[in-house]
This record gives sequence, structure tokens and C-alpha cells, in this order.
Amino acid sequence: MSTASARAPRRTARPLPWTDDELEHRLREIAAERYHHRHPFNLRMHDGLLTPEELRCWVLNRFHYQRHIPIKDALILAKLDDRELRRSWIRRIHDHDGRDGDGDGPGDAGGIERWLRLGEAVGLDRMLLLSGEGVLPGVRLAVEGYVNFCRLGTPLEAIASSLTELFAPDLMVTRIGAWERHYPWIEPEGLRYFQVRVQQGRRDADEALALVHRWAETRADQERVLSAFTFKCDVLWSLLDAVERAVALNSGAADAY
Ligand SMILES: O=C(O)c1cc(C(=O)O)c2c(n1)C(=O)C(=O)c1cc(C(=O)O)[nH]c1-2
Repeated sequence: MSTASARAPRRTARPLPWTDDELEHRLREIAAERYHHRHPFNLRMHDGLLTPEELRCWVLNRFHYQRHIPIKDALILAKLDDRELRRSWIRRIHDHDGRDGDGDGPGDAGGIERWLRLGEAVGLDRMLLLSGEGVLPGVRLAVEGYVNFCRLGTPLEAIASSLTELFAPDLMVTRIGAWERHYPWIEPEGLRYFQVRVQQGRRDADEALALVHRWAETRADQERVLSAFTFKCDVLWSLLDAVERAVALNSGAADAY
């Protein structure tokens, strides 16, 4: 051992940050493996193999996720110290909760109302959805995990966890086609949630990605972005695991939902 290396602690060079393209490539690699478009429940949905009860179970449980999205966005909003950013981020809350019409534009019932109509289109009473009855324990935990992640994380981590929306619009387009083809018993009005969300999701994902590129300056920041994104993929995957298991246990019990 040379005396120099014995005395001075070895400095490991900090890895250079990835370029924007490299970071996006890594997000896509994780999504290709872990995003919920690959979950067996979604695959069965797209192949037209779900029974009405199984679809109802999914709609009811996904409503629990939907109704918490504006809450987690309010938690993110409270972390943003820039007025312009808050003006932009608050739009997400209105997209889900709805907005009154005024001089600036027409009103909108909002995504939560559209999801309640989706529930009605598959035969679920909106009062049941609003009651929260029947939401599976695993779904409650997954959703709480996501909300708490955004409550406790840095703005960068919270916003990075929403980047799954980069992949949601294409999945929704697939879902709309599959529902039209395989589940004609669902009233077409029920698809409205997804039709509206495709464009909103693309815009929200572009906005979040631009912020992530701006804020994730170091490789360590970028690693945190990938961890947040992976965590969120796991939230969505766990939600479907819970639904998949519940419908497997209930097969034969036609009136579970
Ligand atoms: O149906 C889907 O597959 C899907 C996925 C995701 C997603 O990937 O996070 C969202 C949504 N839908 C959605 O409707 C939605 O409003 C939404 C908000 C967010 C978010 O993290 O802020 N993700 C998603």
C-alpha cells in the first residue's frame, strides 16, 4: 500500500447526472416492468374476461384512489413556494373536484363526478361508492401509502411519483377500446371519465416531467426520482393485487358487488 493512499481517504468521484433523455429512458424501463398495464387483472380486463361483478369490484375500489387524488394534490400544493407553480398545480384539484363556470370558462362536474357516473354505468349505486363500504383493506393501505408519500416527501419526490401518468393515457385508450368491444352492457356515458382523462393526463405528465427535469440536478436527485416512481408503480400494482385476490376468493359469489 502506498503511503499516500494509506493517509488520504479515497475520494470516489460523484457520478454525473444523466441527461433528460437518459432519465426518461430509465423511467420507461421501470414502467415496462412494473407499471400496472402489465398486471394480470388489467390483462384480463382488456381481453374481455372480467365478469360484471369483477368489473364492479374494480370500479368501486378505484374510486377510493380517485377520491384521494385531489387530497394528495392539495398536500403537494402546500409544499410549493412559487406562486406560478401553485396557480398551475391547483388545476389538478379542480379537474377532479369540478369547477364552477365563470368569465374564465365553462363549468365542469369534475373527474370524481364522472367516476360516480362510471359506477352507475356498471350498475353501482353512487351512495355505495360515496359510503366507502366494500373498499378492500389492501386498497386502503395502497392509497394511504401514496397520500402519505406525498405528505412526507420532498416536492421533487411527490411530483416524481405522479409520473406514472406518462403511461396512463395510452392505457386508458386501450381500456376504452376494450370496454367498447367486450363489455357492451356498460352504458357508453361511463367511458367519459377516461375520454376526458386521456388529454388531462398527458398535460399533467408533461408538466410534472418538466419540473422533475428542472429540479433533479444531481444524480442523487435523479435516483430519488426513480425511487419515487417505482414506489408509485407499486401502489398501483398493490391496488390491483388486492382486487385480483378479492375477486378470486369471491368467484361464485355473484352478488359481492
Ligand atoms: O386508470 C389508470 O390506469 C390511471 C393511472 C394513473 C396513474 O398512472 O397514476 C392515474 C389515473 N388513472 C387517473 O385517472 C388519475 O386521475 C391519476 C392521477 C394520478 C396522480 O398520480 O396524480 N395518477 C392517475
